[in-house]
Amino acid sequence: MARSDSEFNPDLLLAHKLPEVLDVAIYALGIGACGQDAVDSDELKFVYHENGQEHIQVLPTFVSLFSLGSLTDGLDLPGFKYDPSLLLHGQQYIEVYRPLPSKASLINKVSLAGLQDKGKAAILEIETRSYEQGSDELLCMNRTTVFLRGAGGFSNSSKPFSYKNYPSNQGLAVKIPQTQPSSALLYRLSGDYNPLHSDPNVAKLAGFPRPILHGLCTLGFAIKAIIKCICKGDPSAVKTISGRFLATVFPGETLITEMWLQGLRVIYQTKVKERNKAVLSGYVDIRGLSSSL
Ligand SMILES: CCCCCCCCCCCCC/C=C/C(=O)SCCNC(=O)CCNC(=O)[C@H](O)C(C)(C)COP(=O)(O)OP(=O)(O)OC[C@H]1O[C@@H](n2cnc3c(N)ncnc32)[C@H](O)[C@@H]1OP(=O)(O)O
Repeated sequence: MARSDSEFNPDLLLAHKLPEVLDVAIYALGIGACGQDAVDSDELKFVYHENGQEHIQVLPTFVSLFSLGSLTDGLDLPGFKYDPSLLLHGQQYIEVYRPLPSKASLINKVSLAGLQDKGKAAILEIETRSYEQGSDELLCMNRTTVFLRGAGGFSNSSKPFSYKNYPSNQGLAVKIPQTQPSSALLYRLSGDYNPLHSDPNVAKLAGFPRPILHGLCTLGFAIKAIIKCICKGDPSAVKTISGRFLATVFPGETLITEMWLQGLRVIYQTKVKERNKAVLSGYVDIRGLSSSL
């Protein structure tokens, strides 16, 4: 794809509105919680205050929404020009350090964790460290990789530019989680209003036949399946999540997540059933396999 020299599109930029308050129940519905069964005993706790349960429980992938706050500011990075309509979410890495509160005000500290020139694309990695307001204890960390098609080829020497400030090692058939044709329209209410996921014309400009599903929505479906099948429904068992988006998903497609337990690491792969295509792969580190797991 040819490198685009177009300036930023103010309409697209302004479309990236972020709500000040993120809602854990709207998020859970957006990744299909109770989507097949409104009284699913494993999932109701994520969308509703059950009898005897003091608070709604928080899915670990909810913290991926904290990285979106960087998007509006990140689009205006000095020394970096690219076509935002060609941006794709490449990977997501999440570490959860403490139990997630069902209500909190957060402070996010954002930094650049990596930049690589892949010739046809540039890869940018943004790290977001989140703290509860008034606390200096880290709650969670997100490392978001964005794949900027057409923005590579900026290296001066013969060796492609490559910078990373973190170690490189971070990088079973189950019940079928199914997305709905409206999944992206519901998921966007959790704060990612990029029209690539809702507007057929914007999707065509970006090279897709129709709007595509948010990568973090696919990730949410996959990790929810792992929590259900391996963690016996306990979201706090999840310590680390890593995922690479291999191919695009269209809302309404059926996601099948296969998983393999290796010690305390769950290796997983998510496929679109209709096209038999792998769309996401990665691993989840869990805290332990105690009797409650
Ligand atoms: C300035 C910006 C600031 C941003 C601030 C960040 C804030 C947070 C932003 C969060 C993102 C919000 C926007 C969300 C958008 C979406 O959700 S888009 C939907 C989800 N994503 C997808 O659907 C992408 C699916 N994947 C693909 O379509 C393809 O994998 C690809 C990404 C287009 C790459 O395929 P291809 O061009 O064929 O690459 P290859 O030839 O295989 O590999 C080239 C090199 O790139 C490396 N690579 C490949 N895939 C990825 C990947 N997913 N992530 C990271 N790196 C990838 C690959 O290893 C190759 O490298 P080398 O091996 O070194 O050559």
